[in-house]
Order: sequence, then structure tokens, then C-alpha cells
Amino acid sequence: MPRTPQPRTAVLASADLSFRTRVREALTGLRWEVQEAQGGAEALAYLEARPCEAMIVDTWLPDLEIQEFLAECEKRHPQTDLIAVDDPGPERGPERTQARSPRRNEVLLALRRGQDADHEPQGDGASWNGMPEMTPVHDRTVVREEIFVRGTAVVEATRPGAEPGPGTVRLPELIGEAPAMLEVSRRIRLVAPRAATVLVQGPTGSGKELVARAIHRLSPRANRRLVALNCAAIPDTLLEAELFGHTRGAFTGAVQGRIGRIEAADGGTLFLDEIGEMPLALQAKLLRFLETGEVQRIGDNDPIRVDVRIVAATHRSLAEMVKAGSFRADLYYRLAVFLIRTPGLGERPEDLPLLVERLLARMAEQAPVRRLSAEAMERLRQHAWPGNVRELQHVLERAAILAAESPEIGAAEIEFGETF
Ligand SMILES: Nc1ncnc2c1ncn2[C@@H]1O[C@H](COP(=O)(O)OP(=O)(O)OP(=O)(O)O)[C@@H](O)[C@H]1O
Repeated sequence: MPRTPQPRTAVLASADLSFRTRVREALTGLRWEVQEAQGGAEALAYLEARPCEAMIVDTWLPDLEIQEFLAECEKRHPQTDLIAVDDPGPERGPERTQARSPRRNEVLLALRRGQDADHEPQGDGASWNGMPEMTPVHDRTVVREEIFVRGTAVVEATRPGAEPGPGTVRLPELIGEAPAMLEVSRRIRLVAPRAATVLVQGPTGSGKELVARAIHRLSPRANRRLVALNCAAIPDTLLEAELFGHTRGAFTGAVQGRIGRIEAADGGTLFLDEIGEMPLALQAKLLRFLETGEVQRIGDNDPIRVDVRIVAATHRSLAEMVKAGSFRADLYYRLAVFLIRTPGLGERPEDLPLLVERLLARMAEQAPVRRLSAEAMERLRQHAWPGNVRELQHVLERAAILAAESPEIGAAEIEFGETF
């Protein structure tokens, strides 16, 4: 009796759902068990949790440079074969060169045969080794192989000898190459795939919300909701109902029942901005939720189980607040499982030119924008930036409007607003 082959295991990493679907269908039809990841960090987390035979990865990842990703896989999981897949399109990945191993050939073959059910291989998979079309080719004989899976060009992965730089590459939405910013990106990528609570600390306008959104985008929860609540923007008396929800008639004015933001974020992420402004009594209730995973709407005795990841942010030092007795120590420890500190612009002056260039380029997508003169740049350099990147954005927007009739943005067009 023919032996039923064990499913072979692969992680498939791509941000593109249709791409994942095509490749997954091709492989599961061939008895591969495929774990899908939306980005590099998530894919690495899957490999950590359960080693598998192959890593199939899109050459464009939302969070990691492909070379960095491949090097990381190679270092941590030398047993896993790597295959980078190029979707045909204007953005091709970098040139790839690498000798192929027999097992990698199997995956390529599986992908190719996914087009055609008649070719479904029989046996235990070992017999695929040495298929005539796929006999291993030694270094440099073939540098590139394209196989089409329903319109997708599959190109062999490569790990050229070059090291992938400092081991950390910034996330696309976070502008800045200063070490403190690269550390922010690194921390986001490390924590995103996990369920850990994150505390983001940094001055106003330094990108705390951007960090929360990036964590959500790179997490397995990315296709569920990110719900944001600014604790400073809601009167203390309403904050509890906003967080936990309430039944009809639970308090004066509650003419209808409403679910709270925690429940609304079920399966996703809740971003609690300005957590330092939360009243002490409510802090105790939030802690209870974090410990039990249950919420109780105001006016209702039945607890409801929810699965929510919390990312909290503050511009204040919560540790100082704990010392002063205005923030609960137990909640602080529970929130600060993983800390990310967003640096103020004053701490990373070397990023100013890059920020200016990228922010002006973004503005130019909406309306024509003049170039910045050297004098204007110098004026920007002299400023202390208490409002950080948000303030820079506003200064540049104002300057672009003022310079509409000038050949360039001059120092005269750089106006700083009020500082507080
Ligand atoms: N590193 C960065 N790269 C690109 N844009 C940034 C960066 N940091 C901040 N910004 C932009 O600056 C603005 C303010 O950012 P964000 O709201 O994330 O800051 P914040 O720290 O949460 O501010 P606040 O404490 O006032 O709520 C946003 O438009 C954001 O896109």
C-alpha cells in the first residue's frame, strides 16, 4: 500500500493577499502545509515557534529589506530553504545569485506544478529529488530561474555574500536614519508579531501614534481593527463608558446601549494615547481587563471575553508619575512589558535634511512645491523643535504656501509658530 506522505511545511511571507492565495493554493494542492505571514518579522516569529522546511518570501516585504530578511533566516535557521518570489511588476527585487539545493528545487517544482493538477507528484516527496528539470545546478551556472505560478514569476532566492548593513533598516513610514530611530524600527519589528503590550514614550509630535500603527500593520492582527482612544481628549466622567461600553439606562443620558472601544477592538489592537491622563480609578479597571481579558459594560454584570492587544502612549514619564502617586505602579509594569521611546527631533538633528526632503516630496504629491534654499535649511537647523516632526510638517506647509510665487523657499518663508 502506498505510504501517505507527511505534509511538508513552509512559511509563506508576503503583504499581498492575492499573491499568498495563489502560492498557497499551489502548495496545499501538493500536500504542503503553509503558514502565511504578512511581513518578515511575522514570518521569522513563525519559524522561531516551529521550524519548517521552506521559507517562501516575496522580494518586497513591508517591514524588512529582503537581503536583511534572508540573512536573518540563514543565520537563525540554516536548515530552512529560502525561496524569494518576484511578482512581475515594475518594482523588481535586487539581483539574486545562489546555488540551489535539492530541497529548494522541490519547492520550485511544487510551485510550477501547482499550475497543473495532472502533474501532481506521487510518493513521499523524496522522489522529487533529482527530477531531470531540477537537478541541482552549481554556482553561477544558472543565476536566475523563472517559474510561473498562475502569472507569478518565481525566482530563486539568493543570499549574496554582502552583509545586509547594520542589521536594522527603518520602516518605510518612519523617516529618520539616526541610531535612535533605527532602534525604534528594530523594536517595532521585534514586538509586532507578538501579543505583548507596548508602551510608547516620547515628546509630542515625535511619532508615537505612527509607531502604534506600524506595530498593528506588522502584527498578525493587521486585518482586524486598530481602535484609537485619546485619554486626554475625553472628560474623565465619560472615559469609562468610552472604554468599557454601557447598557441602555446605565446612567443619566445613556438612552442607548453602546459597546466600548475595548470590545470594538476585539481581535485587533487598541491604541490608548495619553495614557498618563487616565484617572486612577479607571486605571484599576483597565488593569483588571489586562489581567483577565474580560470587560464588563457599565450596567451589565456579565463579563465579555475579548482578545485585544494594547499599545499605550504617553509624552509624560510614567515612572515619575508612579513616584508621585498619580499612576498605578502595577498598571505601569503591566503596560511597559515592552518599551519604545520615540526621540524628539532635537535629539536627532542629523535627520533634519532627510525629513525635509521626504516631507516636501509628500507635499508635492498634492501641489507644486519649491525647493528649499540653503539659508532656509540653516534656519531650520537653528530651531529647537519643541513640537518635533509635527511642527516641522506645519512649518514646511506654511513655507510652501508663502513661497508659491518665489523661485525657492527662502529663509524669510520659514516662520515658526507660537511655542508653549
Ligand atoms: N519619524 C517620522 N517620520 C515621518 N513622519 C513622522 C515621524 N514622526 C512623526 N511624524 C508625523 O508627525 C505627525 C505627528 O506624529 P504622531 O501623531 O505619531 O506623534 P505623537 O507622538 O503621537 O504626537 P502626540 O503626542 O501629540 O499625540 C504625524 O503627521 C506623523 O505622520
